[in-house]
Amino acid sequence: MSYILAIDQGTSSSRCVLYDRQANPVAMAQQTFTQHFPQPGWVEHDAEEIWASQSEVFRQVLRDAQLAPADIAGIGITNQRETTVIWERSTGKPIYNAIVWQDRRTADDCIGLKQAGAEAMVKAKTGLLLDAYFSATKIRWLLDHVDGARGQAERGELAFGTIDSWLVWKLTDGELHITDVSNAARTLLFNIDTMQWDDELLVLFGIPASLLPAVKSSSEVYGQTRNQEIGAGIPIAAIAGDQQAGLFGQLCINAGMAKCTYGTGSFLMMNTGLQRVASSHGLLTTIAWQIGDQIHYALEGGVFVGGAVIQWLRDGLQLFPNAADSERLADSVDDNGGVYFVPALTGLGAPHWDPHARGAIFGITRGTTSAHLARAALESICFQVDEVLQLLSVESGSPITQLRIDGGAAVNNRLTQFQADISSVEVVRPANLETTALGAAYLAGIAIGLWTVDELNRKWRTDRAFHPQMPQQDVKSLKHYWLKAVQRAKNWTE
Ligand SMILES: Nc1ncnc2c1ncn2[C@@H]1O[C@H](COP(=O)(O)OP(=O)(O)O)[C@@H](O)[C@H]1O
Ligand SMILES: O=P(O)(O)OC[C@H](O)CO
Repeated sequence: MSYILAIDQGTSSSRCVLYDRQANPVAMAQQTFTQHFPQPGWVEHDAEEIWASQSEVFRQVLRDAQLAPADIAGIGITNQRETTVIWERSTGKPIYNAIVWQDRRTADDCIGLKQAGAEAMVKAKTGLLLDAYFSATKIRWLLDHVDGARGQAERGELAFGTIDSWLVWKLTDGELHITDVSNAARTLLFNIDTMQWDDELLVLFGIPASLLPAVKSSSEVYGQTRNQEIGAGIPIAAIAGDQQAGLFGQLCINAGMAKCTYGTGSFLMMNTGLQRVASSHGLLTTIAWQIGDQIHYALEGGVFVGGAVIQWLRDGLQLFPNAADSERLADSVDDNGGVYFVPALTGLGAPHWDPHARGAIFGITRGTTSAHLARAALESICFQVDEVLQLLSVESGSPITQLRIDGGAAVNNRLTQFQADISSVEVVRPANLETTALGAAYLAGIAIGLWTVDELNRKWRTDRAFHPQMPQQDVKSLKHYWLKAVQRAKNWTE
């Protein structure tokens, strides 16, 4: 019997999910790792710790399922995107911590480039905006701030990768330095028209081409594992950024279909088919996946702090021990009591793109309790998603009527119902909530001929659908206060 193993390296945890020949999950292991916040607005991960946790969960699923590496027909990799690692080619050692997608340290570099008039060119070539979110300015920061790094890079001694590239490097003991189009498209260095790294962008960001990985499709056998910890000879058969893998795992395979993943951040993505749709409202045009020669595109809006606001209530304020307690606490009051929480803890992403916004809580009175705070935090996730959802409908020209959801916070029924209410859409939670890993597994299974897209499409099952119930008058009032709160949280740091 052959199995597919999905590696899902997220911002909050490393996961592995094992699937049988029918794409049913049979074993899963997950491990969190350390989040480093060395300065306000900075977020780092230790790339070696990421590998160690990923390697551990890999071995754990095999142990749990009592399988050997030879039982795995293919590995699909999916990963937190944009997060930037640079390592030495000779030793495989990272030169610095990974700079995480949420990190804002290069916000002023981006403002400088915008003021120099670079944004239109960057947007036309990459579909993205000039923002610290993406990899390019993080790479430049590392080359400029780590002793000797620029010289090493110019001598071809260093390798850059998003987390997928780092994992493939480790899995193959340094044999393969590759990425896929969906990850490359998040660096600000990849031209989504020519489908190549772009010389003009490399010059703009001051990045030597020798750092870059080879760019591959999202579904093909790139090579085999060589790592002794996890076993040699397993085909590596898919790579996709986690949001794109989620879109595929939700089987949003036709133009107009949309999903939202409620993880650390919240990411809305709409498949726009074989067409690239340019945004004029702060959304991103990006590559969904490439299978064979066919490239699917997507429109995306990413909210930087989603489930992370619940993490902050749990760990920062210690309001409750588990994220799931947020639902019980929020349900213990009838409404938000007039409290609005703008969780701009790392600035604001789509559609505001304000690196200087900071978290703010409005409407606090003497009657406000921790329950109102929990409720306002959950609602804030939905308000942010709603802003993006409304724009996606406008920009794609087709109103979103159904939103497929997944991610760690999608189990929260208070959140899902509130989303349906304020966005006036049907919110559908699939039976299999691990859609990111599933998408990577699907892409790997396709690469090795286990199944076809049509066969997979028939597998999609609903767990629960949430329908709008709230009177429009209430929706209008809630959104009015939310917008007012957002305006006040913007442009805070100087
Ligand atoms: N029941 C819940 N209600 C609200 N948020 C939750 C719940 N369970 C988990 N979360 C949040 O979901 C996030 C984890 O989701 P996950 O999809 O695992 O994230 P990632 O892929 O970013 O690592 C955390 O930020 C956590 O606070
Ligand atoms: O790890 P997640 O699920 O929060 O996803 C992170 C995104 O890929 C960042 O762009």
